[in-house]
Amino acid sequence: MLSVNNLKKSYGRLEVLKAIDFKVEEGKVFGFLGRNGAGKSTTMNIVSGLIDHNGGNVKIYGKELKDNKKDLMQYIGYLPENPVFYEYMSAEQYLKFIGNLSSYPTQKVKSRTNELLELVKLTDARNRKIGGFSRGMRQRLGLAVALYNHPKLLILDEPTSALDPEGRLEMVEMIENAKHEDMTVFLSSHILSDVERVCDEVSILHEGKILLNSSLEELQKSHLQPIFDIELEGDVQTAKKELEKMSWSTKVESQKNGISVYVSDFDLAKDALLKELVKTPVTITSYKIRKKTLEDIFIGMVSKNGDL
Ligand SMILES: Nc1ncnc2c1ncn2[C@@H]1O[C@H](COP(=O)(O)OP(=O)(O)OP(=O)(O)O)[C@@H](O)[C@H]1O
Repeated sequence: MLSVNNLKKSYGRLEVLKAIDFKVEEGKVFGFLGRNGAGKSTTMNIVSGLIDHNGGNVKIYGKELKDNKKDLMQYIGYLPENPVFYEYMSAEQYLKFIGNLSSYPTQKVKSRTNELLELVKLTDARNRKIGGFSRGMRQRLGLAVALYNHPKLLILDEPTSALDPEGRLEMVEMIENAKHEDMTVFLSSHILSDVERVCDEVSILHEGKILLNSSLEELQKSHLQPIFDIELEGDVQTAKKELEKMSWSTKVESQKNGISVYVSDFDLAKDALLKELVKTPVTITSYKIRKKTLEDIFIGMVSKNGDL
């Protein structure tokens, strides 16, 4: 649906995107992760046709965006990080204004506006001025604007940041619904628990370069294996050496009173680990399974490649 190849963007001498590549498959939710300033909004502004790039290409449905902007824009709905509205209008007036801009017939404007107010839970606030809206209400209204023309590709820039836990949950549920309505979602976020909940694919952008492109399923298999934290008394180094020989162990870290065992096959390790440990000259005093999260992977990757 969306493919980005060798994309470059600079502001003066600042190289923001240094030849990035990624693909967003139709019907998937794609999470674009990165710290503040990584270049996520810049990428989203380019993909939404709002700003130009300096090199590479962006294709939607196989067509080059910059040569087919008018045609391709009809497929895109965009919720920017800080949506801007006419503050003196009410939510209803604003959505009707959007409908009129799209040259919908009056009856259609009315019904689509009502439908969207309901969807984003603003029906009760429909007559209130946007200027008095909370951050969460503004995000929801922005989502309604992005959805107005039934986009095929919904682009959401940090849709859950700055929302309270309840607002985040509501937004995540709306994103899940968009997926069920056959929309493709391209979202950026640094709230990794939300990404883990809703995304099928993830990409990590760091200092203008892509560090990782993967399906969440693959990531879970390859990187999200739990870690065994075991406290021991006795000869920790011998226990470490013995466990390092096991086919299922990928890394063993030793501490003063214990070890952490990283594994490639959780089920195999769970069965074998304690059996192997009791053969070594140690006494086990505690045994814990620590679940690795997307956040652990993200921090691991960006700190290896940056200045964390
Ligand atoms: N119009 C602009 N002119 C000059 N520099 C810009 C402009 N827009 C963005 N930048 C710079 O480009 C870099 C990337 O910004 P961008 O907003 O794309 O990052 P981001 O990953 O979306 O971060 P955030 O989550 O903080 O929005 C930053 O260093 C930013 O200061």
